[in-house]
Amino acid sequence: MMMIDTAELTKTYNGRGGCRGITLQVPEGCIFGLLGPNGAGKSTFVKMLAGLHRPDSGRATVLGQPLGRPEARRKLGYLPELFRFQDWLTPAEVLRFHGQLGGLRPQETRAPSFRSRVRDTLELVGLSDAADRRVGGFSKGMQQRLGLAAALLLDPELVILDEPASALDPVGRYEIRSLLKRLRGRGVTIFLNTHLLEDVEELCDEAAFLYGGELLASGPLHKLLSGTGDSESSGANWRFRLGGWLPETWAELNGAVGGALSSKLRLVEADEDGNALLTARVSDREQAGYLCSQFIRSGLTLYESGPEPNSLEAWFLRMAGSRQGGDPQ
Ligand SMILES: Nc1ncnc2c1ncn2[C@@H]1O[C@H](COP(=O)(O)OP(=O)(O)OP(=O)(O)O)[C@@H](O)[C@H]1O
Repeated sequence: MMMIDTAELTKTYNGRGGCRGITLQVPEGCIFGLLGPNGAGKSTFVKMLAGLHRPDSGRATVLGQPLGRPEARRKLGYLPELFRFQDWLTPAEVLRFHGQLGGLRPQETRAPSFRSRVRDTLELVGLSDAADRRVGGFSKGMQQRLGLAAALLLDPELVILDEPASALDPVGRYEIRSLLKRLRGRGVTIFLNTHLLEDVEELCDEAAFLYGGELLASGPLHKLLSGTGDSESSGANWRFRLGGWLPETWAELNGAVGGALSSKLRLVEADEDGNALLTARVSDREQAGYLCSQFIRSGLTLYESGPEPNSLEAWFLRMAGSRQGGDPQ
């Protein structure tokens, strides 16, 4: 089953901003990363999924139910981007309150089984030692952990996390990454809106890229990075290490390769010993092979040729650059 399934989902603010025509699917049991620069429309999209914004148009199901249904809401954990807990409460009191917001009756939240669930959840997010302190004295990172605890309290099948690690230090981020992997291991689906590309690279099975309110690409992360996903900026960056390089080689090579392909070639570095590193954005392996044959025909020695190591940051910049009219190289 698709845990999230949207078709042409649109929400603007008096016709401006927001996001438009978003069609994407999130399969069960995966960690899905929503990426895009500031103002891309990510939070607007997430708020529609969580039932906080009503779409202007389009369709969507979450956990197989149309948006906003209480049946789905009960199985959904949500960590909003901006939240603040009442300063005078302890974490256990905050979670009790969230249990009631999640549909439990007050007496149910006083039962020993609920108390032990609260203890387990606080332990899960690393807040056991702070269980009896007032939230008002918490650091931003501790508040974020408590927000995560509130999202996980009622054993959700789907967790939507809007910037869950933005206030955490490196240790905290490592711990939360481990926690998210454990949750996926238990079959929980996680939808992650984050600017932390290394988290996406390490955690996510699938991703989507929003820009200016539109969806530019979505699919399995490895396919997006290799340029074989549903992406406007398809192709792959290829790298060539060459020997026998002379100052005049660059001009000769451009003449030999010719046309559009020569404009995709970049000379990254060349040293006095004749070693050179070139990159090119190629459409497929055959095009990379053609370039190799041209290097050899030009009298160069080909030491190494292959796709550049995948880099989510390079992909992110390329996607944003392609839309800004910049060079998608
Ligand atoms: N309540 C609002 N009223 C008017 N415009 C809004 C509102 N919320 C968001 N917008 C606009 O909609 C666009 C998308 O904003 P949104 O917060 O969804 O983007 P985002 O990708 O989550 O950004 P960020 O990464 O900075 O959090 C922006 O142009 C923003 O100014």
